[in-house]
Amino acid sequence: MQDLIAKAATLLEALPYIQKYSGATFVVKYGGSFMDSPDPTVRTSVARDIVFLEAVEINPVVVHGGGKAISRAMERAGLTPKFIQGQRLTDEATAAIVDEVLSRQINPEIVQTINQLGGLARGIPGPDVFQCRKLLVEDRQQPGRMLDIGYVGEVTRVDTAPILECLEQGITPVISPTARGEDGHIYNCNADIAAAQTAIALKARRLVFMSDVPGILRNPNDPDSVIPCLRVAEVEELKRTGVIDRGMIPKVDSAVAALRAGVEKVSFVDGRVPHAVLLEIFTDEGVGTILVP
Ligand SMILES: Nc1ncnc2c1ncn2[C@@H]1O[C@H](COP(=O)(O)OP(=O)(O)O)[C@@H](O)[C@H]1O
Ligand SMILES: CC(=O)N[C@@H](CCC(=O)OP(=O)(O)O)C(=O)O
Repeated sequence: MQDLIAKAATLLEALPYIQKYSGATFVVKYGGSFMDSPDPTVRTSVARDIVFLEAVEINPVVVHGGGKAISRAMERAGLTPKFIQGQRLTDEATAAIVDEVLSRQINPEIVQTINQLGGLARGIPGPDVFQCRKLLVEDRQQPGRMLDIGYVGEVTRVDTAPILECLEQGITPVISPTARGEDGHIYNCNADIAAAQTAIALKARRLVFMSDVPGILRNPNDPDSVIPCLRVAEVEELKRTGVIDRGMIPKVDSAVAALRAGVEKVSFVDGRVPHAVLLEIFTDEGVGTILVP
């Protein structure tokens, strides 16, 4: 009996959040790193959370990555993955692999998993909603000199119409992080930045980054050093001292941009932890890190 009462208490803890967020749009970034887990229950557990959000009238919008899968496909094709300031050097051959892996492999897999669990999802290839300009990155060795890293784009516009059309029909859009360039070519975009731009364009209430770490760590080698609540003012110092590094840099930068543009809450959770999204959204304690103004 006590167990049953505890279950009711858990449901009741979720109630104010369900009431608060009913009808709201949440953008959930699926990181390529946790999706790569050899344990298939990780992917189903995350998809079940999306189905739960749909069921309580929250509109989830998924933007996914797939960096590790792209690197593997490149290696199979005899290409060596190379990153410059976290952005993949993307020549013509790499751009074709990126498009194939993100929009034709990972995207339909996520859609299928959500649908198999009783949800309603639809894949949207990034170029159908994202426009971009070519991204040039500054050479760290020679400040002021800009480097051409190929077909890498910076999202400049999000066409919200196809996304809103899905949401109006109770369908979860699942979007890949590629974009149409000014020259008509398909460009490769960092998925964190694409997710944040999507949240901004949709005026989403929340943006949740799911990755393969328990949150933002004070010591990147110590999983117990999660920073539960990170202030925007602390970010630059953590980047300068190398605490926030590599893949976490575009996440945190785009999180700050989203918060400044009006997204109420940005969280960083561990996609490997079962139901991390539900725990973050529907419990008083939350899990992982939240970024606050
Ligand atoms: N302070 C930090 N806290 C947590 N992770 C960090 C930190 N600094 C760097 N990282 C790295 O960021 C990675 C997550 O970014 P990324 O590899 O791009 O993941 P995803 O594919 O999920 O977007 C972590 O696996 C970790 O290696
Ligand atoms: C330009 C650029 O670097 N694009 C990324 C796109 C995928 C991505 O961002 O995947 P994660 O979220 O798994 O890191 C890449 O090619 O890896």
